[in-house]
Amino acid sequence: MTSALSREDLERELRAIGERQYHDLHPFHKLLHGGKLKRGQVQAWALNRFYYQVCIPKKDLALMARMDDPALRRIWIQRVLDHDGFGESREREEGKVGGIERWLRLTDGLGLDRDYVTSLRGILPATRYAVDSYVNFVSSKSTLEAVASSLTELFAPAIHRERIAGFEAYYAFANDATLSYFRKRLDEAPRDVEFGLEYVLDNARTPEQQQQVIAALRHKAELLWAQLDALHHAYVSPGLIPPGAFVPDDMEPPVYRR
Ligand SMILES: O=C(O)c1cc(C(=O)O)c2c(n1)C(=O)C(=O)c1cc(C(=O)O)[nH]c1-2
Repeated sequence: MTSALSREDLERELRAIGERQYHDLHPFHKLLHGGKLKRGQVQAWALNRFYYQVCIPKKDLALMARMDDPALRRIWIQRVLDHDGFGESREREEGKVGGIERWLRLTDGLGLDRDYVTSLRGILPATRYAVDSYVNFVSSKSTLEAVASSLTELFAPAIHRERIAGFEAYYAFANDATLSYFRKRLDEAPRDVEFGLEYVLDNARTPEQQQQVIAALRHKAELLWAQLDALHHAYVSPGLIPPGAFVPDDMEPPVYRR
């Protein structure tokens, strides 16, 4: 029987997943952050990613519904508020504006219609599958595996910094409103992930639990990667937009024939 990893070795294994397979390495992100995408391609990314944004609080609530400890729920609920905000009447204070509204400021700045974005009609089939698989994973696995799956956020501040710098350098749509989502996450994510990492290291004690948390983080990294594969296929190369998905003004919709 294999013996359990030390705390340090488990943390090293988890961080190695980010080094090896986090979606900052994906060619689509390289193009996005390097200023190589046309407006319509950036619109497609933001529109698809909106589905991830709206599902994050849903997966956190699914996880909270199964948490037995009120103290844990009190900590976790902050993540839901970060994304949902405090409602229009209390959002005069800029700090109370949630991530979903901030993301819509990005899609506004990119010239997308809010009703179209929030209808989710234009997203890719693979976006829906990948994001739904995250919500299903968190809903059906143990609390420990669900918390572990959020640990891709260990690697998110670096990609948010890269994105802010790339957008500022290369794209005319970059301004305080369109960048506000990413700037806010730079404060929120480190706090979340510090707690999540401690929780996982404290609770993944047996070799079996440790393998489960490693597998959970890999699964999460894969579903992030799969979303970008689908975007790349549809909007970069070969540029085959699936039927019904968003067609930017600067791209031709492909014709599918029987
Ligand atoms: O832009 C990104 O690359 C990125 C990645 C991730 C991630 O790694 O899951 C998150 C976010 N952003 C993010 O903004 C966010 O709020 C977030 C929450 C979670 C989560 O799993 O609970 N991941 C992420």
